[in-house]
Amino acid sequence: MAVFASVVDFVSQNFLALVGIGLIYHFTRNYLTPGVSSVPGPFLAKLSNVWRLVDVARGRPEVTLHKLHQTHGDYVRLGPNVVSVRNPEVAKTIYGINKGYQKTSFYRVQQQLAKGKPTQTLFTTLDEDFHAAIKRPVSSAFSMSTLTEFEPFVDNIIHLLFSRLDEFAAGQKICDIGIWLQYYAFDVIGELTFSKTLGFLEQGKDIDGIIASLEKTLDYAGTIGQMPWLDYVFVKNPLKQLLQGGSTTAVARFARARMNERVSTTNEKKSTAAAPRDFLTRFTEAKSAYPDVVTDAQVFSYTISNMNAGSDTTAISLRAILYYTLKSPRVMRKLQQELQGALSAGSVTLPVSWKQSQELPYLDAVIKEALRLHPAVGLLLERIVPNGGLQLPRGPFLPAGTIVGINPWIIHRQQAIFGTDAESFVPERWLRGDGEEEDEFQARRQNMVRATLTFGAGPRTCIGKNISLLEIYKLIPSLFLTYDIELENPDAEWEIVNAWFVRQKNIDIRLRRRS
Ligand code: HEM
Repeated sequence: MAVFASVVDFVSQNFLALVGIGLIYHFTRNYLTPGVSSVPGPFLAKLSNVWRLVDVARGRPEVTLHKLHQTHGDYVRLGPNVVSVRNPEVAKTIYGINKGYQKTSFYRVQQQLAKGKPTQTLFTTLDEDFHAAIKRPVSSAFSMSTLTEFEPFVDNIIHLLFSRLDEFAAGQKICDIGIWLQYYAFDVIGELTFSKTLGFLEQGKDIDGIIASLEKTLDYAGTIGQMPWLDYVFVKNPLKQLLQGGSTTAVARFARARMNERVSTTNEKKSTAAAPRDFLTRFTEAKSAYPDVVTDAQVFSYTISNMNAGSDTTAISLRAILYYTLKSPRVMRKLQQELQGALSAGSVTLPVSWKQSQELPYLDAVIKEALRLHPAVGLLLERIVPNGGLQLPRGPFLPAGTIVGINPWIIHRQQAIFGTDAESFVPERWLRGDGEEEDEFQARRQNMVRATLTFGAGPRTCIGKNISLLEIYKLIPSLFLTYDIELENPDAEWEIVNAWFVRQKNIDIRLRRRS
C-alpha cells in the first residue's frame, strides 16, 4: 500500500515530465520506423499521422503531394508508417492479383452504419476472402455485355436532364451545371439500381439531404481515415451508439425503403408482371444462386455500394470533361466538328448510343484526358505490405505492415509517361501524332494506359467502370449536340475540395438549344 501511495505521489508530482518523456519516446519510435525511416518527406509527417490528417482537412492534399514528389522523387513518406509511391512499376505489385496487398483501415472508416452496425461493402471491406466471395455472385451484372441492357435506363434520365436544362436555355438563365450533373449521376444510379430515380432532376433539389449527407460522410472519412482509430471515438464509439441509438445514413434509408417496396410489390404481383431487370433484381437473383453468401443484408450492401461509389465519382468525372472542354476553345471546336460531322452523316442519333459513341475518336481522347487530369479519387489507394516486405525499385526495403499506395493524381502527372505537358489538358496525347509510327504510338499509349489509375487497378479495381463509362460516353456528346454551351466567366476557375473524392463547385454556364 505504501509503495502504491508513493507511486501515485511520484506520478502526480512529475506528471508533465512523464507525459513529455512518453511523447518523446513515441515520436522517436515513429521517426525511426524501420525501412520507412530512409524515405524522404516532411519532418512532422515522420513523427505523427496528425500531419497528414491536417493536410487532408485543409482540402488540397493532392497539391501538397505533387510538390513533395517533385522535390523528393518516386517515394515520399507521409506518416510514420506510410509511403506514397509514384513509380508505375510498383503499381503491378501493390495492386496485382494474388499479391496479398490488403486495403487498410482507411476504408473501414467508410463503412457506414445501418441500425448502428458498420456495413461492409464491395468497396469498403478489408477482408479479401470475403470480398472474393461477395464479388463472384454479382460481377456479371456489371459486365460489358450487360451494359446495353442498362442503356434505356440512362436514355430516360438524359431526356429528363435535358427537359430541365431547356428551362435554363429558354429563360436564358445561368445554370450551375455541376449541380445538375450530380443530380443526373445520382438519378441514373437510382434508376439502374432500383428502377426509381432519387427524384433530384424532377424536383431540382437534394432530396432528403442525400447529397449533403454523402458529402459529409466523405469529408469525415477522408480526414479521419488518416488516423482511423479516431473513428472509434467519433462515430463507431459503442458508448455513443448506445446513448444515441443506432444511426442510419440517408443513403441507407433510401436503399432500405426501395428494398421494402420491392418486397411488397413482388408479393402483390407475384404471378403477373415481371420486375424490371435493374441491379436490385440481379442482386436478388444472386441470392437464389448463392444462398450461402448472398443474404438480404448482402443485397442491401450491394445497393449501398452502388449508391456510394457510383454517384459522386461519375458526377466529378462529367464535370471535369465539361469544364476542361469549355476552358479550351480549340478542343471545343475540334470536338464539335467531330460530333456535327457524325450527326450530319447519320452515324449518331440523339441521345447518342453507346455503340455510336465508340466510333468518335476525338470524344474518346477528350474523355480520357479529363479523367487523367482530374481522377475522381484524390488520396492514396492505400494497401498494407504483406509478409515478405516490399523492395522498392531504386529505393528502400519496406517491411510487412507498412502502408503504401499510389494517388492517381500524382502518377497521372508523371512527365516520363505522359509527356512534358502532363500538367495541361491535351486530348491529342491519346491519338497518333503526325509522323508517329503506329507501333511507336501503340507503345506510348500502352504506357499511359498502364499508368492510369482513374478506376484503380487489380482485384479491387472499380466494378462499376462500365456503368460510369456508359453514362459519360452517352451524355457528353448528346449534351454538346443538343446545346451551345459557354462558361459564364471563362477566366474564373472552379473550386475544388479533395476529401477522398475530388469535388468541384461553381461551374456556371449559359446554354442555347441548337437548331
Ligand atoms: C467515373 C466514375 C467512377 C470512378 C472514377 C470510380 C473509381 C473507383 C476507384 C478508383 C476504385 C478503387 C478504389 C480503391 O482501390 O481504393 C473503385 C472501386 C469501386 N467502384 Fe468505382 N468509380 C466510378 C464509378 C462507379 C460506379 C458507377 C459504381 C457502381 C455502380 C462503382 C462501384 C465501385 C465499387 C463497388 C468499387 C469497389 C470494387 C471492389 O473493391 O471490388 N464505381 N471505383
